[in-house]
Amino acid sequence: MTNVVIIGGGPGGYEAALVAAQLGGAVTLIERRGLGGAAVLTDVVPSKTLIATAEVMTTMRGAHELGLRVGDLADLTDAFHVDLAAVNQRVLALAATQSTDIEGRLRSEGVRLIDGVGRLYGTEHVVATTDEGEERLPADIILVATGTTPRELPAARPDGERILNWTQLYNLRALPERLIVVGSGVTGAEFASAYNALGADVVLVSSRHQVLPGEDDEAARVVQQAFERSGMTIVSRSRAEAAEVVGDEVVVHLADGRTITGSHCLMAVGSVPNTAEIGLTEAGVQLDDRGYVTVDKVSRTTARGVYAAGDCTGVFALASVAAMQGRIAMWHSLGDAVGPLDLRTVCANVFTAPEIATVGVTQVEVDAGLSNALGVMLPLHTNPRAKMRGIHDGFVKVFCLPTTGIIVGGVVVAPIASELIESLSMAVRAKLTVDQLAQSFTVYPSLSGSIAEAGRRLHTHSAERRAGY
Ligand SMILES: Cc1cc2nc3c(=O)[nH]c(=O)nc-3n(C[C@H](O)[C@H](O)[C@H](O)COP(=O)(O)OP(=O)(O)OC[C@H]3O[C@@H](n4cnc5c(N)ncnc54)[C@H](O)[C@@H]3O)c2cc1C
Ligand SMILES: NC(=O)c1ccc[n+]([C@@H]2O[C@H](COP(=O)([O-])OP(=O)(O)OC[C@H]3O[C@@H](n4cnc5c(N)ncnc54)[C@H](O)[C@@H]3O)[C@@H](O)[C@H]2O)c1
Repeated sequence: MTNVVIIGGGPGGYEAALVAAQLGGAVTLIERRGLGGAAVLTDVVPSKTLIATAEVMTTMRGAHELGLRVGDLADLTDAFHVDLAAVNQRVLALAATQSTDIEGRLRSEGVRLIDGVGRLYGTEHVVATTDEGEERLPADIILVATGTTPRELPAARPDGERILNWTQLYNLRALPERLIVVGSGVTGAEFASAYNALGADVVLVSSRHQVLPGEDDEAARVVQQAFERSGMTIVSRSRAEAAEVVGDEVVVHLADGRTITGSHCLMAVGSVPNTAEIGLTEAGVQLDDRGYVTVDKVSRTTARGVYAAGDCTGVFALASVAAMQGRIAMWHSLGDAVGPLDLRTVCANVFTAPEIATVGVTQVEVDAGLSNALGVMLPLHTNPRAKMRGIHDGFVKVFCLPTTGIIVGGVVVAPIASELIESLSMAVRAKLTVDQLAQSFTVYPSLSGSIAEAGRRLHTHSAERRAGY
C-alpha cells in the first residue's frame, strides 16, 4: 500500500484524495476547519449563494421595463426588503450541507479524515496535531493543499463587526446601510455587485482607473458602467491606507488624505498563502518570494515525493484549477496516465451583474503580440433574445488563429455568461474551427446565437486573411 497524506481539505486536497483512493492508495487527509475548505465554507459556495439572492433582485429591478407592476411602484425592488439574517442563514446552511456531503463521500471511499493541523516532518512523515495530541503519519506521497488567508492591511484589521473580511460577512444580521468595499479585484467586485443589488449603498474603492484590472478591458468597462448606472459609487485610482471604527461608523482613510465614511467596510485586498510554519522549507520545498509553493506542471515541488495543489501554489486561484492540480498530483505520483496542467483551456467567471466569463487567449495577449489570434466582438444589444429579456449590456468575443480558424479563446459578458461560455470552452479544448462553431445549430432566439454569429463573422475575417487582404 502507498501511504498518501494530504494537508488541506479544499478542492485541491479532497479531489486529490478521491483520485488517490480510486488508485488504491491508503489515504489520510488532515483538515483543520471543515471539509470542502475555504472554497466551500467561506469563499466560493457562500459568495455564490449570496449572489443567487442578489440576482433575483437584479431581475426584479428590470421587471418594470418588461411590464410588471406592483401598485404604483416604479421599481419592483421597492416591493421587497432583504432579510439578511435569513439570507445568511441559508448561505451558511447550504455551505455546511455541502461540506457534510464531501465528508460523506470521502469516508465512503475509505479516506481517513483527521480533524487537526498538519505539518511536514521531513519528506517521509507528516505530523497531525489534534485535540488528542500529536500523531506522526508515515507518508510515501505528501500533498500540500493548504490554500490562502485574506490579506490584512496593518492599519485596517478586521474587527468582525464593522471592518470585515469576506469570511466574516455572513455574520451580518442586517443589510449594511453604507458598505465601503476596499479592493476591486474579483472578490471586491462580486461583493460590491451583490450588496448593491440587495439594496445597500455601496462605495467601491478601486486602486486602478477601472474595476477588475485582471479582466478583459472592454468587459470590465461594461461592468463598471453597469455598477455606476445602478447607483454604486466608484472611487477610482485610490488606495486605502487605514480603516477605523468611530462610534457607529467606519472611516476609511485614503492615501491621498481623503476619507470615506460608511456603516461597514469590507476589506478585499487579496490573500496570502498558508505555507508558513508547516515544515515546508525544512523539508526542501521551495517557496517563492511571496510564500507560494513552487510547482511544475504535474504539481511536483522541489522536494521528492512532496506535491502541492491549489491556491497555495499561486497558479490561477480557482477551485477548478486547484482540483485539477490535486488530481494530476495523484495520477502522477501513483503511476496513472497523466498530462501536464494546461492553463490555456481554463475557463473562469466573475459573478457580477452582468457576469464576465473567459476562456483561453485574452485580449491582453493579442494586444501585446503574444498571440496572433483574430478576434471579433458582437454587442448583445442586437441579439433578439437579449432585446426580449431586456438585456442591454454585454457582448460576445471570440478569438481564432488566422490561418486555420481554430478557436483559441473567448469572452462572454451577459447575465448568465458562466453557462454560455461552455460552447467556447469546448471549442478551445477540442480545437474546433470557427466554421464548425458557425455551422452548429443554436436555438432561435437565444443568446448563444451570438456565439455562432461570431463564428460566421470570423469565417469572413480568416478567409480574407488567408487570401492576403
Ligand atoms: C470570495 C471568493 C470567492 C471565490 N469564488 C470562486 C468561484 O466562484 N469559482 C472559483 O473557481 N474560485 C473561486 N474562488 C477561489 C477559490 O476559493 C480557491 O481557488 C479555492 O478555494 C482553492 O482551493 P484550495 O484547495 O487550494 O484551498 P482552500 O479551499 O483554501 O482549502 C485549503 C484548506 O486547507 C486548510 N489548511 C490550511 N493549512 C492547514 C494545515 N496546516 N493543516 C490542516 N489544514 C490546513 C484550510 O483550513 C482550508 O480549509 C473564490 C475565492 C474567494 C476569496
Ligand atoms: N468568481 C471567481 O472565480 C473568483 C471570485 C473571487 C476570487 N477569485 C480568485 O481569487 C483570486 C484573488 O482575487 P481577489 O479579488 O481576492 O484578490 P486580488 O489580489 O486579485 O485583488 C485585490 C485588489 O485589491 C487592490 N488593493 C490592494 N490593496 C489595496 C488598497 N490598500 N486599497 C485599494 N485597493 C487595494 C489590488 O490592487 C487588487 O486589484 C483571484 O485570482 C480570483 O480569480 C475568483
